[in-house]
Order: sequence, then C-alpha cells, then structure tokens
Amino acid sequence: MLRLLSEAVRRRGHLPSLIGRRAALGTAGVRNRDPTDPPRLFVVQPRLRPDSALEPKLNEALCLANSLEEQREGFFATDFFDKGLPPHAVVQNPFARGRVARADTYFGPGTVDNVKCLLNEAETKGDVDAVFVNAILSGVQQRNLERIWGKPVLDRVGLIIEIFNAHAFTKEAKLQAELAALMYKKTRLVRVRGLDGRLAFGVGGEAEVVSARGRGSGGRGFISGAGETELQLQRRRILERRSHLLSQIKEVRRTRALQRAARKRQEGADGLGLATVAVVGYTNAGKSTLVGELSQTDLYSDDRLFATVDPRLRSVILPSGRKVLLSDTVGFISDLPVQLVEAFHATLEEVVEADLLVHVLDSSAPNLEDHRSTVLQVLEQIGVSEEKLRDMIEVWNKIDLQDEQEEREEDHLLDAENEEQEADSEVEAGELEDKNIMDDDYQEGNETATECDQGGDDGPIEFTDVSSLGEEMPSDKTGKPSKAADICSSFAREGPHVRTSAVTGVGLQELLELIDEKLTFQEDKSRAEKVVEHGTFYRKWRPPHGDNAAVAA
Ligand SMILES: Nc1nc2c(ncn2[C@@H]2O[C@H](COP(=O)(O)OP(=O)(O)OP(=O)(O)O)[C@@H](O)[C@H]2O)c(=O)[nH]1
Ligand SMILES: [Mg+2]
Repeated sequence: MLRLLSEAVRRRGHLPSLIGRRAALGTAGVRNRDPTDPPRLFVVQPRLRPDSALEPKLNEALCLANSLEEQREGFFATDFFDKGLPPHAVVQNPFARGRVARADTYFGPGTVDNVKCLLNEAETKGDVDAVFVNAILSGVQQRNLERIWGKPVLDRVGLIIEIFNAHAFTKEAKLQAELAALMYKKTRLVRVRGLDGRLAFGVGGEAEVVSARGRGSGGRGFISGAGETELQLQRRRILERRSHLLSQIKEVRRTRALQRAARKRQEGADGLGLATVAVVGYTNAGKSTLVGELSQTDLYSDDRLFATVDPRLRSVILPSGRKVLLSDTVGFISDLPVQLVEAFHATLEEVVEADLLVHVLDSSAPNLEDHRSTVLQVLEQIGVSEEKLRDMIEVWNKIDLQDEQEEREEDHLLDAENEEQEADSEVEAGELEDKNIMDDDYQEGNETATECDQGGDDGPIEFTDVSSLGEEMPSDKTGKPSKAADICSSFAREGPHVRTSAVTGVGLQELLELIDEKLTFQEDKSRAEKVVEHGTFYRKWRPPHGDNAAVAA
C-alpha cells in the first residue's frame, strides 16, 4: 500500500530523480525525504571465511540497508519487518588470499561486472536506488564504482552516517549528524569525468562549481586571476558550514554541562545526589527497551539499527528508595565512523560523565564477543576512565531468545534422531541409495552458477540472492545463533553481570539491585577518600623538635 502510494507520487513527478536530489553539501544523498518511500539499496557483501563469520555480517548489512529511512516526529512510517529482504550479493573479498584491494574500483573487474549484471537483474524486480558496499571505500573507488554501476554507491561509513542523519530528531542530534556527514564529505571531494565528459564532483555533476580560476577567467597560471579552484571553493564552503555547526554544538555542550552540574547539586529525598547511569551497548542490543521497562515509560525501540540517535534521560527509583537517572544513548557498531564519534562528542560526553555504566549485550547474537570488544573499544576511544570500565555492569539481554534457541535445538536433535531411525528402516527396505541420489541433486542445484556469473579474473560471485526481493526479513536481524549459550558461558568474566529479558521482565529487579549496590559502594568509597583528603589538608604542620632547636640556635 505504502509502496503503491510512493510509486504514484513518483509517477506524478512530485519527487525529483534520486540522483538529481543529491545536494552539493549533503551526504551521499540517497536518503529519500518522503518517509513513506524509503530508498531501496542493493547490498554487496565481500565474502568472509568461515561462513559462521559471514552470516552475522551479511545480516547486519541487510539490516543496515533496511534501516535507512527518514523518521517523522521520532517515528517511522513503515514496519521494519514488512520490508522485503533487500537484493544482495556475496562477492569475492578483494583481501582474500593475501591480496590487496584495487586502488581504482576496490573489487576486481570480474566482480564489478557481475555486480552490474545482478543489479540490472534486481532492477527488473523493483527499483534500486543505490548500492551499499559493506566495506570502507576510498573516494576514488566510490566514484568509479558509481560511474560503472550507474547508481550512487554508499560504503559502510557513508551508510551509517546517512542513517544517523535520517534518524536524528532533536536539534542536537541533527547538528551532530550533519557535522559528521560534512566531515565525511570533505574527505571525498573527488573530481570525476561526468557523463558529458566534463570534470565534476559526483556522478551527475550536481556538485560542480565553476569559479573564476576554474573556468572562463581567461588564462592559465598567474594570469588566470584571483579566485578559487572548484575544489578550494568546495572545501571553503564545507569549512564555513563546519565552523557554524561547531559553534552551535558548543552551545549544546555548554547547556548539557550546566544541566549535569545542576543534577549533581540536586539532592533526592534520601539526601544523596542524583546519580546518572549511562546505558551503552551495540546497536539493537535492547538498550531503549530495557530503559523503558526499568523506568516504566515509553521509549522508542525498534528493530532498525540506530533507532535511537537522540539521547534520553529517564528517572528510576532503586530498591533502596534512591532516585537515579538512566541515560539511553546511541548504540555502537563495528567500524563506527570516526567522524561520528567526533561529531557526537556532546552526546557521548554524557557517557563519559556518568556515575555508572551499564553495558547491554544481545546474548542471542552469534558474534557476541565482537559486539563486546567493539563497545569496549569505543568507550575507551571516547575517554571513559579505566576505573569506570572496571566498575561497569554487564547485562546479557534477550535471554528469552536464548531459551527459545535452546528449545529449537532440542527439537532439532529430536528430529535428527527420528530421521536417523527412519533412515535405518529405509536401509532395511533397500531405499537408502535413492535418497543419497536426491541429496546429491540438491547440492548440485545449490552450486549452479547464476546466468550473470561471467567468471571474471578475480573469480565468480560466490553466492547471490536477487530472487528474494519479496521475502520477509528474518525474525531476528542478527540471525539466530547456534551456540549462543556456549558463547555466553565462554564470555563469563569477573565483573558483575545480570541476565535479563527486557521483553518478559526477567532479571530487571536484580539489575536494579546491582545498580543500587554499585552506586552505594562508589559513594562510600568516595566519602572515605574525602575524609582522608580532608584529614591531610587540615592537619597543622609543626616542625619536628630537632628542627626547632636548629632554628633557635
Ligand atoms: N526477544 C527480545 N527482544 C528484545 C529484548 N529487548 C529488546 N528486544 C527487541 O530488540 C529490538 C531492539 O531493541 P531496542 O531497545 O530498540 O535496542 P537498542 O539497543 O535501543 O537499539 P538502537 O537504539 O537501535 O541502538 C526491538 O525490536 C525490541 O523489541 C529482549 O529482551 N527479548
Ligand atoms: Mg535505542
């Protein structure tokens, strides 16, 4: 229904073509301003070995692609799971077997041609607005691929920045997201020869700037006159906008610092200061759901990645009767763009300044250890002290999914046992041979190369799935783990942790008790330190006896 509506708007011509919509100083520009018509991305995932490493990365890439959608008033017009699985292809990894990526196109020519072919095939089943390559591309690689594929290309950093821009709701988040986009854009000012043969910025030349020195000023070298080249003008515009954004962000930081100071001064009924507990974690770990449940308030939670870009504070009463503030903030992701970390300084400062950190992990994620180390790295990067990292509480959330998984595994084992018994009886009936032939046929069918596969010099595309345009998204975007419980137990560490389900409410009381305990312990510790400090500072210094004698002499 929504799709039909957007199609109608497009046909009536109210929306300009997507590439034409790319703003000179905007980001990669595939975002559709109409929230009912989110852009459709074709996902290109370089193959990872082993397959168990590839699956979560591919799932994450598909979810990132489907998460790019403009919000309105903090909500999204479409349901995440109503969206079809985006068309995608798993291709040869240019770094496989010790090789390096090509400087011009990242992938080898065979892969580039194959993707072009698959892209055309995908377009016969529905519009594709842009290609998302789940890797980090240089400006030149991105532009060359755009030219060959005839579509805007987003790399991992670019897409994450786009998502932040699309999801930002408050002024603070919008300012920071724009700053990140601007800094990303600055590193990508690459001139390419456009379709008409002229040098321009971007595929359609939409960012081309003609300056006095660049063209038509009547000469070369010193007689070309004063003025700027196109590149200089672009850079200057970016720097001007950057300093404007920075001054506004500075104001945001000042306000935040004042608010923090006021909170510290504010005393609860118990006579204790209002402590802040920052809830951090990988994106989609369930931070907002958890904060919403603990505070009994509505907080937007969604399966989209980076559903929360705007930080939120919620007050909670701990079992001791003490009131604290829980801060729900942006989630982290592997290869988090450095531009984002720098731009979101004001927001992330809340985490650095918090009295206690709660690290939420999705215990059902197959690559839980990666998630954990990514979060720890980002926390270190933004300047969280070692002491706070040591004191951090770990929450293994979504344990209900783990239980479901265990049940499924048990069912699976039972099925396998039954099949074995059936196979035994088939052997007795002399039917086993036929069954093996069927299995072989099935495997052969799986290995059949697609028509597009032209077997380029860098090997064929190893797996493609463009036929799945209308498929439902998997029920869990990170893919269900086969060994989640094992990972969790291997993950055990000395620090305090709680197992929770933000959806069923399991473990929430235990978590509140642990927060209470930690804060009380911290306060006792700092009180004791103050007493020691106080004592040292006010003790009157008197010279020892011997010295007195020396002075008298
Ligand atoms: N089954 C299950 N689902 C959960 C649980 N906690 C959260 N979810 C779901 O996981 C999805 C993501 O939850 P959010 O609370 O938005 O996650 P987040 O960490 O805030 O994610 P971002 O803001 O995008 O970084 C939502 O669909 C939630 O309903 C849980 O304990 N069990
Ligand atoms: Mg959230």
